[in-house]
Amino acid sequence: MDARVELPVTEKPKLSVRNLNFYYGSFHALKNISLDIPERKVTAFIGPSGCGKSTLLRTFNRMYELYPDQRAEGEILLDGENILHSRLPVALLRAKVGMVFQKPTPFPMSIYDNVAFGVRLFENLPRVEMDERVEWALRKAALWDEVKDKLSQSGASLSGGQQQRLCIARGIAIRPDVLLLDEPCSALDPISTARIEELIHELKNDYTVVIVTHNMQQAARCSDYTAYMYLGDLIEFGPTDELFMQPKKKDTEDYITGRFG
Ligand SMILES: Nc1ncnc2c1ncn2[C@@H]1O[C@H](COP(=O)(O)OP(=O)(O)OP(=O)(O)O)[C@@H](O)[C@H]1O
Repeated sequence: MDARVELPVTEKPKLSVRNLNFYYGSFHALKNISLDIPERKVTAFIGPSGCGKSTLLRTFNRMYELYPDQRAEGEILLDGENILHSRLPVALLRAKVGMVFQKPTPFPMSIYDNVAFGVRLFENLPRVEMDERVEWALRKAALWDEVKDKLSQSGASLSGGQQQRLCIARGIAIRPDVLLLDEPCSALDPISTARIEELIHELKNDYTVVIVTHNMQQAARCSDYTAYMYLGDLIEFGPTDELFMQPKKKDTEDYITGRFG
């Protein structure tokens, strides 16, 4: 199934997925997926549990490479370059494509070092510039005011919602082009969730954001484009308003109206 939509001419694709197939051993988890992820927009992946949302997201930074029985075939072009090609060093790819996971995962170190850690891998900044970078990332992640007086405290001392914003700050600090968010709010209370959603909205001024979410309201609230997946197929992809208000496929309509299953 090929549900690739032509993007309006004003939208430049940041990532172009072409005929992507993904296997866990002999299990065919993604089936010939093609879609364009537009630059500086928020794209959401929705669909029932096990449909392949996280698998697709993880191909964008070659997360699967850690596991020998997992393989991707096809193309994923980032600014025109095929990132699935092993010639592109994975460290370089992850400097361009950052990821935030479902559960907040602060490193066992101070708030400051959590944010500076990834930057130190790629850049050798003098202390003053590193301080500026850490502050910039924490401000972008809407966390600065809450932590500015305790930067040397452990990241683990923060609340769950603050920890997730710390992980977003860590992701942004290396100045990636693309930020992947894998159900970033699933472990959070409604107030923290609302803050992260606001943040996602702001992030798209600077980044291409791709979010996996179980929550259709969340996709409707904070994304510009939505992809609906089912059993490893991309069923429908398009502008979020259209997909929710006038889905083209009956399967999509059944899912978003709760008639699925
Ligand atoms: N490590 C793995 N080994 C084998 N199969 C896997 C592995 N990870 C995922 N799968 C299978 O691949 C399919 C897609 O899984 P994936 O986690 O991408 O789905 P998802 O849509 O993100 O689900 P959820 O919403 O429950 O997180 C599922 O059938 C799942 O069982």
